[in-house]
Amino acid sequence: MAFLMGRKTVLGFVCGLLLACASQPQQTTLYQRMGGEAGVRTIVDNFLYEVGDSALLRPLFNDIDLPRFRTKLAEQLCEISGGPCRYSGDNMTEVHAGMAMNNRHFDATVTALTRAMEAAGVDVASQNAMLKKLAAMHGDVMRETIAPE
Ligand code: HEM
Repeated sequence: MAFLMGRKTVLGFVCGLLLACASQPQQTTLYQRMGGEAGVRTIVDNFLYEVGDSALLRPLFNDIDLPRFRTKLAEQLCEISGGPCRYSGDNMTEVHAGMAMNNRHFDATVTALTRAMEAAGVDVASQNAMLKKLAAMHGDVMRETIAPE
């Protein structure tokens, strides 16, 4: 009898464990939480609208190759958020080398991306996770800029 009770207890425990596991939310990547491919595309487009609205940022983006920028930024956001893409663009220091920008431009760019994520419906925790990754790129992006104050 004690033996049977023991088996029942073990069985009950295993079932409980399985149910608990089944009710846990699935692990999702940041990329998925940003809406995957379509979400990232929307974020990039929203970002460009933000740039267009910014007197500080707009002049720097006036003469860029827009289709290329959209593709490369989308690849990069996808890769750093754990998505299936590989960034095929240029090195961050080389891309931004010689650009007349300082920390105000960097902050405005990060703010523009935050607003772009907000408008795309990305939750605040995921926005913050993404901002952490962008902030970590500050050194590479700003290394060889002209940085007039
Ligand atoms: C974390 C911050 C930043 C990230 C992740 C980022 C990312 C990128 C990427 C992926 C590209 C495309 C590279 C390629 O074409 O191969 C690019 C280009 C560019 N970025 Fe940034 N960028 C950042 C900050 C900034 C800032 C602060 C500015 C100026 C306000 C800026 C202005 C530009 C411009 C004008 C281009 C186009 C360059 C060209 O086509 O000649 N970026 N950036």
